[in-house]
Amino acid sequence: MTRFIDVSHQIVAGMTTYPGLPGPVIDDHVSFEASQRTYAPGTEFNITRISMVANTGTYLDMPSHRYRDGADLSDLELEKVADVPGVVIQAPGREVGPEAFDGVDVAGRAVLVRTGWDRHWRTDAYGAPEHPFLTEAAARLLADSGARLVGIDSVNIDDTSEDAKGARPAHSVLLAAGIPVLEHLCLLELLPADGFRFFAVPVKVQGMGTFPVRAFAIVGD
Ligand SMILES: N[C@@H](CC(=O)c1ccccc1NC=O)C(=O)O
Repeated sequence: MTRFIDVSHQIVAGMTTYPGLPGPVIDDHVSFEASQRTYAPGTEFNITRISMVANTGTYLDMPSHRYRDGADLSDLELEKVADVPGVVIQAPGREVGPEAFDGVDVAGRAVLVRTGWDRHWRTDAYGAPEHPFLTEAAARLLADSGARLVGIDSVNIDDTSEDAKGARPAHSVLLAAGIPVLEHLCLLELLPADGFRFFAVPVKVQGMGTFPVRAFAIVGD
């Protein structure tokens, strides 16, 4: 039997995804009440509006998030984000180095790094500099081995502590290789180690380099 496993966070008005960035504002553009004058009695509609920074909820980074001439959301090939064979890597420590991928065939796959940091989602601890991240060497290994998509259940795929001095090697290496990056995944413990198909498709907006996705896996056939 086919099962769908949702590994994306819910987007809620006012919530913080990334410390320092504003939370989404969700309101009515046309309320049910206001729409009534347009329609027959008993017929009404609601059109809402969301105002948010692109880095909200569980989102995908495209090369143009990092590089001025990089591919944006409208350039994204669906092969990179839909029906991709997935693999989950267990990585309980803070630094996820290349050894975490020893013996794992990552070529052509969505590589999802499970650190467990999603347990802190919507608490102050979530954005703390101690969050887990991928090292530059790990990012190079994944790029050189042909990973199709790389995701993590942490606040950032890079080290954002003062030690990093503002460098973002995981973003830099993966996005330079044309590998989209997913951040703020959750519930990766619900997935099998492999044998699932993964989906994380954003909308097709020209000129934007990041956007929320509904990230989910299909298990079984
Ligand atoms: N994901 C990127 C970019 C980022 O978070 C950011 C970029 C410009 C301005 C603000 C940012 N984040 C929080 O304030 C990073 O790792 O720093």
